[in-house]
Amino acid sequence: MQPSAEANQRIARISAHLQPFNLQMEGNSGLRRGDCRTKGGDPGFKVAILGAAGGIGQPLSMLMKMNPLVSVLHLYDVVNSPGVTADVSHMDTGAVVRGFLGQPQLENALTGMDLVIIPAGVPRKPGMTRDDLFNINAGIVKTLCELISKCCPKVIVNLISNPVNSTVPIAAEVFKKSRTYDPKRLLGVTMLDVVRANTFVAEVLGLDPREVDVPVVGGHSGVTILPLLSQVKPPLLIHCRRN
Ligand SMILES: NC(=O)c1ccc[n+]([C@@H]2O[C@H](COP(=O)([O-])OP(=O)(O)OC[C@H]3O[C@@H](n4cnc5c(N)ncnc54)[C@H](O)[C@@H]3O)[C@@H](O)[C@H]2O)c1
Ligand SMILES: O=C(O)C[C@H](O)C(=O)O
Repeated sequence: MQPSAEANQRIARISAHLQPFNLQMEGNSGLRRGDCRTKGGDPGFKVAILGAAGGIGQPLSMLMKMNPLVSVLHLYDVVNSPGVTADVSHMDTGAVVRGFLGQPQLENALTGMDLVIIPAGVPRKPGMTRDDLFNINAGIVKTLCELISKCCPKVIVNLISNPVNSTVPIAAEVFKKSRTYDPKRLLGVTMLDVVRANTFVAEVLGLDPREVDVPVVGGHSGVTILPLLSQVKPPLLIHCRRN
């Protein structure tokens, strides 16, 4: 190859990095490797994150890009997904990252996915309960799930949007209506309660939280969060003081 041609190719490659949106923002979800900067070669899970540009969505997108089990990562939001997609796509891990912005691109974001994770919606402000989010987030989750039932009816849906105790039943009703409901494929994220319980009990026991296992059952709101303190490993010996 002529030195000048080689230099031109190098410049083109660098330009592609500096202007990634043309490569990463696509209207067509059919995966064409030639269009993607990262060449995720291994078969793996295809994951879509809806609400990918938010406070939860961004670190979640990064963790999914770091996950060696994920081969394709679709990042959807109604705002800011081009920038988040560009940043996440620069990570030198295998998953192919594609960005999708706004409702018209949602169908393409969903088609062909194995797992859809949903942190889309509004978070609490000081003084609010998770139930105060219901009116807005219930509508968002309903709309997203209606399209999921059309575009990827066999997908696993993992709901983060609060109030999880209510958004999961809403999703279930949408899927029942479209005859795509499978309880094994609909989940609500309550892991935070387990993580917190492990940390708080470890503090009491003076242990490393990684050594503590507190089973938590119930929901993800107030009194519905039930840590099973009788089942803690290592056993939690509580001495009650009698007055
Ligand atoms: N289950 C849990 O353990 C848990 C933990 C933390 C937060 N949450 C919940 O997750 C949700 C998100 O929290 P956050 O801090 O990321 O909020 P955020 O406001 O930072 O981000 C929400 C994102 O959702 C996007 N969004 C809004 N409507 C959308 C739609 N129709 N389609 C796609 N995207 C849409 C917004 O543009 C934004 O980027 C809140 O409801 C919060 O309560 C749940
Ligand atoms: O509390 C919230 O509103 C967010 C999340 O559900 C949490 O438990 O931190």
